[in-house]
Amino acid sequence: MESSLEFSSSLGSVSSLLTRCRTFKVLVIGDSAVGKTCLTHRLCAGEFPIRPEATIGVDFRERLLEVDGEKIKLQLWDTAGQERFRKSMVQHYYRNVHAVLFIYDVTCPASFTSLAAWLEECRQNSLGQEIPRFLVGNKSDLRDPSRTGRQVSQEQATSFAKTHGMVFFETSAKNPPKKCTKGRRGDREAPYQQDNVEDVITAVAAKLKKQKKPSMVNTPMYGGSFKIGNKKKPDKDQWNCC
Ligand SMILES: Nc1nc2c(ncn2[C@@H]2O[C@H](COP(=O)(O)OP(=O)(O)OP(=O)(O)O)[C@@H](O)[C@H]2O)c(=O)[nH]1
Repeated sequence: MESSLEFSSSLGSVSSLLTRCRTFKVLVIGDSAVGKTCLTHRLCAGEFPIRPEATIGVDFRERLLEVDGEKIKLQLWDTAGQERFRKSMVQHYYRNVHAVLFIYDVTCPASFTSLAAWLEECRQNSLGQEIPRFLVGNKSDLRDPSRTGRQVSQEQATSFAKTHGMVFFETSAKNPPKKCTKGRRGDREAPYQQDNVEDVITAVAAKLKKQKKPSMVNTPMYGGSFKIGNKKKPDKDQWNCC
């Protein structure tokens, strides 16, 4: 009798734990090679992948966080940047999305210019303005103060983020940046805003925690990734960290 009581009370605490953990779908989009896979890998596994390969369709990874005592599970959808690897998947990407990370490469102005097209894709897939959006400039470790014209300035990115109601971060999936790195703006030294990848995920979780509705994501039932095409990716494991 005692043991069955114990059993039911432990079942109760397990179920309350489960009900308290909300899952949110976070879409990660941006041009090919901006570092979406590396960033999501870093965010979920805590490390930079050795040999990432082009994403085909979508990979998803999960990260469990605790925000003010509540467990929040973020399901990061690392989407393919190349059109040929994404076209038949786009409508799946946008279904039940709770937040979007727009990624560009700070050393590749074309990837920043492309953000307009990524925004347009969101619009075409009826992504509401109420869905939190985050702008992430990746590869900040490659910033070279002597090549300012060929890099995306933080002023440009901040202004873009403001115009489109996004929260802006600049970071590196590879080398965690120092909080304030000296850069050169005109003749004077100015600090770059450099964020840790952890700052990004913490901000996303904090924002989503404030959402009132309980959130559930339909996890694909056939493993950790959707695949289209035949390309093999032997070095890139499909896994969930939590
Ligand atoms: N130096 C540096 N290199 C990075 C960083 N992030 C990614 N890379 C490199 O950039 C290349 C592309 O990275 P991926 O993560 O595969 O890019 P992706 O955006 O997922 O590309 P698609 O799957 O084609 O959409 C790889 O060679 C990475 O090693 C970073 O923060 N710093």
